[in-house]
Amino acid sequence: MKSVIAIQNLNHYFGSGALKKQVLFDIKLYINSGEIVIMTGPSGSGKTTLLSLIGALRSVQQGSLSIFNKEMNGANEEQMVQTRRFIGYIFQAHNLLPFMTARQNIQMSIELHRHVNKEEARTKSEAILAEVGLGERSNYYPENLSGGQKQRVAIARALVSHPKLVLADEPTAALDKKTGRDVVNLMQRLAKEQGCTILLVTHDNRILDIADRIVQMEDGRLIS
Ligand SMILES: Nc1ncnc2c1ncn2[C@@H]1O[C@H](COP(=O)(O)OP(=O)(O)OP(=O)(O)O)[C@@H](O)[C@H]1O
Repeated sequence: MKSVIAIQNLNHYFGSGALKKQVLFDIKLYINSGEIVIMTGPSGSGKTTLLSLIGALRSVQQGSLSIFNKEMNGANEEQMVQTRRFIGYIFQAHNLLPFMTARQNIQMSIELHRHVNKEEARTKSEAILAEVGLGERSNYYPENLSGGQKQRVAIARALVSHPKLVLADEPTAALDKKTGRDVVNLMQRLAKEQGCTILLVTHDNRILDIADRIVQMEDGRLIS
């Protein structure tokens, strides 16, 4: 199987001079197409830092990190932006824009990405909202949706462009048990339908069973 993510000898540091601090040590990680991988580990162990490197949101300093067979060490801003087009991001806070409805939030992300006409973007947005069970809420503003509904809109937004890779950082942190479960089940279903790969960071041990594989971060090192 072909690796969507291939990481070797990856180190990462914050700060400089006397304050320079290493936060990732010799990371090695391969993730195959279609896999659902969960990353766990204590607070401050480096999970978010690694996720942001994989997401091409931060420059690789040392070692090799290749996404979709493109080496990110040495990539310029333009190459990083290109890579991001194939990635869907879901964060702990849903990050919906408050002045746009559920449908407009999704539609905007389609229009940002690709050359799709407005009508088509609108149709796609409505279709994916129906798929996440929010067909009736497409004209609601985020403030009138529950936490779980907002997170479902965020999932719809991340998946509407059929990304090859979905990166999720604590997507259930703000949700109660049942809602958190529903939200990850939904991610799993849509990802399997679309054949996309998921890397999900979580402290939530109630959702570990959706993973094909679990990796653990401790003090900046991955232990399997
Ligand atoms: N921008 C930054 N500048 C300096 N240090 C940072 C920065 N971001 C993170 N760190 C440090 O890097 C280490 C790893 O942080 P990171 O956020 O990756 O951990 P985490 O495992 O995601 O934690 P959490 O589960 O609490 O989100 C921590 O010691 C943190 O203080």
